[in-house]
Amino acid sequence: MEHIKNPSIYKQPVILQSEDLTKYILETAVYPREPQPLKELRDATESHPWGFIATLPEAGPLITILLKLLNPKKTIEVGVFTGYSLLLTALNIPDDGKITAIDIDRKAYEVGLPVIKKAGVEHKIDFIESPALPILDKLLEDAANEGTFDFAYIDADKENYVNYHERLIKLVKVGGLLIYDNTLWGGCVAWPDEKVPPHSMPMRNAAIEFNKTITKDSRVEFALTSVGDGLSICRRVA
Ligand SMILES: C[S@@+](CC[C@H](N)C(=O)[O-])C[C@H]1O[C@@H](n2cnc3c(N)ncnc32)[C@H](O)[C@@H]1O
Ligand SMILES: O=c1cc(-c2ccc(O)cc2)oc2c(O)c(O)ccc12
Repeated sequence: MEHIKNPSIYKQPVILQSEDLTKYILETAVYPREPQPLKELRDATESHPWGFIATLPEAGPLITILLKLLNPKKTIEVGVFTGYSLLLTALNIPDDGKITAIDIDRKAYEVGLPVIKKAGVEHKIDFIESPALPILDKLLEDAANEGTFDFAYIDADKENYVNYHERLIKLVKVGGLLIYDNTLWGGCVAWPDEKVPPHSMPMRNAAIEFNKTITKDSRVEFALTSVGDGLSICRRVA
C-alpha cells in the first residue's frame, strides 16, 4: 500500500461510538459463528501493516444473508486487499458462481490467497491487478456485459465511489445489489468540520458526497446502515 504514506493517521473511531457495544456484538454474534477460513484470513491479515483497513467482521453476517438470498452467479469486487470480503463472497455464492476481483495491489491479495485456496473457492475468483475504473470502462465497451452482474461489493478508494457507481449501476442487473463499505467513515460524516481530524477530511467528504448522490439516485433503493464502518446497500430498480 505504498500510496498511503502513514498508516496511523487513517485509524478511526468505531462507528457505534462505543467500544463496549462493538465488543458485545463481536463476541456474542460474530466471532462464534465466523467460518474458520474467514477467521484464518483475518489472522493472516493481522500481521499486515494495513490490516485495519479490511472489511470489519461485524459486516460479515449481514453480507452473508444478502448473498444467500440473492444466490449470485456473477459478482464483482472493487478493492480486495487481503481478501476478507472476497473470501466471504466466495464462500456464499454457488459453486459455479464467479467473482471479478479488482485491486491495484496483488501483494496484499497474496497474503490471503493460501487461505482462499485451502477453502476450495479459488476457482470462483478472477483476480485483476489494475486500477478499477479502466477495467469497468472496458467491461462497458461490450454492451453484452450490461446488466449481467448480480452483485457488486465496493471497498476501494473512497474518492471514486461516485465514479464506480456510475459504471457499476450499468453492469449490475435490475434486482441486483451494490454494497459500498465505509460510507459513514467512523461517524465523521455527522460531525462539524472543526471536529474532524484533518487527515480524515478527504474520505469523510467523499462519503458525504457519495451518500448525497445515492439518495438522489432513483435507479436504486438505498439503505444506509450503521453496520461495520457504514454499509450502503443499494438495489438496482431501474
Ligand atoms: C479497504 S481495502 C479493501 C478491503 C477488502 N474489501 C477486505 O475485505 O479486506 C482497499 C483496497 O482498495 C485498493 N485500491 C485503492 N485504489 C484502488 C483503485 N483505484 N483501483 C483498484 N483498487 C484500489 C487498495 O489497494 C486496497 O487493497
Ligand atoms: O484508513 C483507511 C484507508 C482506506 C483506503 C485509503 C486509500 C485507498 O486508496 C483505499 C482505501 O480504506 C479504509 C477502509 O476501507 C476501512 O474499512 C478502514 C480504514 C481505511
